[in-house]
Amino acid sequence: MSTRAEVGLTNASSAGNAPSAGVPFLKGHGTENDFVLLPDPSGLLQISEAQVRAVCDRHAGIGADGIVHIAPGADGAFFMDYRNADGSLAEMCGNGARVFARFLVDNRWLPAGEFSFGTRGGTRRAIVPDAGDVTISMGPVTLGVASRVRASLLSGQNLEFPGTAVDVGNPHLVAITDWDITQLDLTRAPSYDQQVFPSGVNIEFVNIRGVDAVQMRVFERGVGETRACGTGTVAVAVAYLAASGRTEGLIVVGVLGGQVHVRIEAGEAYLTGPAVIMSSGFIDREWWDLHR
Ligand SMILES: N[C@@H](CCC[C@H](N)C(=O)O)C(=O)O
Repeated sequence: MSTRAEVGLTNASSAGNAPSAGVPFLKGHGTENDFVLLPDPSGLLQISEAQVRAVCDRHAGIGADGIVHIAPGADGAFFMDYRNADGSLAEMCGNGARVFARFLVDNRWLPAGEFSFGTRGGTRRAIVPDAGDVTISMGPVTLGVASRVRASLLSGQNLEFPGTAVDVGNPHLVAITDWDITQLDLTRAPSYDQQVFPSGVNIEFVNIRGVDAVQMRVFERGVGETRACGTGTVAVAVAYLAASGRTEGLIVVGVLGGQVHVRIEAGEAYLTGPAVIMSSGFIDREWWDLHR
């Protein structure tokens, strides 16, 4: 289910980046993958790695898995400038893209319907009704080489899982396993082959739950374990289909924060799920400048 918070959104998003008012922000999530949104219609907001880390800090900041900076793009479309909680840049974020698109429609920056937007991973399309779930057309998805990932169980046992590299604009390693993924200890980073993934990787562990229904946990590059990863659900759906010799289908992917639907059809991947914006306000200007 999606929620609208138009009064708060209007206040924060229409204030621009007036220095006296502080930096306008909103807080949202997609299947509990949570984000601080920074609407920046003029494209003048400078954001440092330190500021991203400070804002995303769950004790001393607002707290989030990442920042969705909503900026004008070079081609007249809006640009989703995505930053991980550790300050690193990412090519794409599927859950963030749904929340970004919901923001644009709820605040009437764009009409409901279908529109394109930019990401570091290339142009994507959003389908956004007046209310309810948002669909993102996720661009090219490429299956890569077989690889391996090492992770620990809560019992302390170390395991090696076979997996498959999948490129969804950003890098993923999908391990479909019969081991119970609820027993994984993802407070510790899994290890992977750095020669296969020189820029790091998002790692998904998957149990098959039924026909075209899977459950996953994810350890995200630049964050740690999160409650969902949209690009990860697409990587999982493609790897799952490939494992059963298929290239098309509708897969229900369960994550810790809910579930999404991934449809693969005619070489395109569509991610559908909730996009919730629950609050808005201003980041204190002195605090923001202090963390520059
Ligand atoms: N949570 C995102 C993915 C965010 C970027 C990722 N951590 C990376 O570094 O590639 C999603 O919903 O796709």
